[in-house]
Parts: sequence; structure tokens; C-alpha cells
Amino acid sequence: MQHFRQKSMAGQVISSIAYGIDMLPENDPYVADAENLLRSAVTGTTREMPSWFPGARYKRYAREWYPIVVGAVKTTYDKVKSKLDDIWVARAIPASMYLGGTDTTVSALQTFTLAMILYPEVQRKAQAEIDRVVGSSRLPDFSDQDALPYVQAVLKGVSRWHLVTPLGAPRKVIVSDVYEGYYIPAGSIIIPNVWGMMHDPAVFAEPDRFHPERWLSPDAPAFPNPVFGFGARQCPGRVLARASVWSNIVGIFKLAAFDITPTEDGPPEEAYTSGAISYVKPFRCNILPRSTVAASLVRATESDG
Ligand code: HEM
Repeated sequence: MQHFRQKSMAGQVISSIAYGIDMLPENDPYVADAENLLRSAVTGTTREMPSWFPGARYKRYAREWYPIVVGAVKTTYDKVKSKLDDIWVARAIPASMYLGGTDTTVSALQTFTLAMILYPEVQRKAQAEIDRVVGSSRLPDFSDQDALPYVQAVLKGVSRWHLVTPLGAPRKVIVSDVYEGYYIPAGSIIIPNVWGMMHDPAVFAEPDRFHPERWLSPDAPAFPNPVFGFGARQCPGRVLARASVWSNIVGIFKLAAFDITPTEDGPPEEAYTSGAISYVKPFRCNILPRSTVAASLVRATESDG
């Protein structure tokens, strides 16, 4: 996870936009703070769902998390406070960007890596498209997106195959309503089953299969989809998220330059953690340069900073 968060740029991009902080390549203290916070939030949401359920345990957890939340928001803010007014909102905005944007992107990148190992034919097809369109003398950039439809379909496949936030975010019903014969009283909490929507066999044939081709057919379901939530509170970082996942997957770190293969122990299990944000369970794999040219192109981007 540390590797993905720091090396994959997911955390680097967000911390640089939100705080103007360049992370350390290893053992960054801000990453440690954020990990503590996310661990408490993710574990807590799972353990205590539904969160409105009365009980002393929830209150105890809330007391334990409070200093962690405040610590993560404050430590990063203190680093840049000379540039901002001292108000809570100014602290919370970059913190919510970092906390909302890092592990979600990390989870998507983990799923991508697992998919490439379990579906090597997809990896080969995507690499063949990159080689054909971009060639081997440079790495792809954003201007290549439209010319790489199969790779775009791989990205869509990653967000559908395994949902970063399988249950989306809860909503409270303000006014009593009836939906498909069900009476929903005001005050009810609705939890959207986004996983169910994206794995509905009536919409996605063989829903558990990673099959980017489904996005290329003329009757492909519309995209964007509910993976970024709903309505006014839909994920505000979705454009950045797509760009970040694209640049990680296609360019500097992955498909264009590297082959992702199983280790001698064989392919990993398709196993995920449960929680508000779901991750692939830790696995080992080989990520090796496709050629000496690819290796030197990646080294050049690293020395560019
Ligand atoms: C693959 C990456 C990402 C996924 C799958 C994702 C998914 C989501 C989802 C499902 C929600 C809840 C939306 C709702 O309430 O309906 C959300 C909220 C949010 N996301 Fe993301 N997100 C991602 C990346 C990011 C990034 C890069 C940022 C910031 C730079 C970000 C910042 C936020 C914030 C601040 C919220 C809370 C919005 C609110 O409550 O008004 N997310 N995200």
C-alpha cells in the first residue's frame, strides 16, 4: 500500500495540489498520519455500520478517532499555514482532498495491477495498441487518450470490475417517499448498492469477468457511472481521479513501459478487503521493464522530477 501511495503518484499529486508538499519517497510522516486516519475511518465504518445504531462502542471509537482526525488535518495544515488564513475550512479542504483522493486512487491502481495479472491477454492487447499508436520512442501522454480506445476501455473496466467504494456514500431522506412500492419515511438512511448496480447481469453479461471489450460495443452502458457517487455530493475529484489513474496506468509506471506478471508462486487470489474503501488484499507480482528503451524512458521522467 505504501508503495502504491507514494510511488504511484496518487498521494504525490494530491499532496502537491492540496498542500504544496513534496512527499518523501519512503516513510513520509504525512502518509503515516493519513494511513492512521484512513484505517480508523475504514475499519470504523465497517464495524459500526449502521453508524446511527445506538451503543456505547460507537462513542468509544469516536473518542479514539477524534485526535487522529484532528491530527491528520492539523499537521498537514500547519506545514502550509503561512499561506492561508487560520480557519477550520481552510484546514479541512486540502485534508479532504488528500484523504478523499489518495486511497481511492491507490485502490483503483491495485485493482488495475491485479487485472493485468489475471487477464494477461488484456494487458497484451492494451500494450499492442499503445505500441501501434504511440510507438516505443516516447511514453504516452494525455493527448493520446482519444487515439487509445482499448486502453480507455481498460480504465472503465477497472472502475466497474472492482468498486473502490462498493456501497457509495449514505444519504438521509428529507421528505417521506415511495419508491417502487416501498414506503421510505423521512429520516431514513439510504445506502446505494453501487456494487450491485455495476454487477447486474442484466446490464453487464458475466459481471465478474474483467472484459474491457464490453465498453467498446455500440450498446455499451453509459459512462460516467455511479462509481463516483450521485447528485450534488458526487465526488468532486472525479476528473482529477480519472487523469491520475490514466497517467499511472498508461504512462510512467505501467502498461507502456512495464510487463506485469505473476511471480513463481503463480497468480494471486482475487481477494479484497471490505469497508468503505475496498482494497485488493496484498499480493506479490513482477513489474519489469518491457525493453531497455522503456527503462531509460522511465528513468528520464524520474530525473525530470
Ligand atoms: C478512483 C478515485 C476516486 C473514487 C472512486 C472516488 C469516489 C468517491 C465517492 C463514491 C464519493 C461519495 C460521493 C457521494 O456522496 O455520492 C466521493 C466523495 C468525495 N471525493 Fe472522491 N473518489 C476518487 C478520487 C477523489 C479525488 C482524486 C479527490 C480529491 C482530489 C476526491 C475527493 C472527494 C471528496 C472531497 C469527497 C466528498 C464530497 C462531498 O461529500 O461533498 N476523490 N468520492
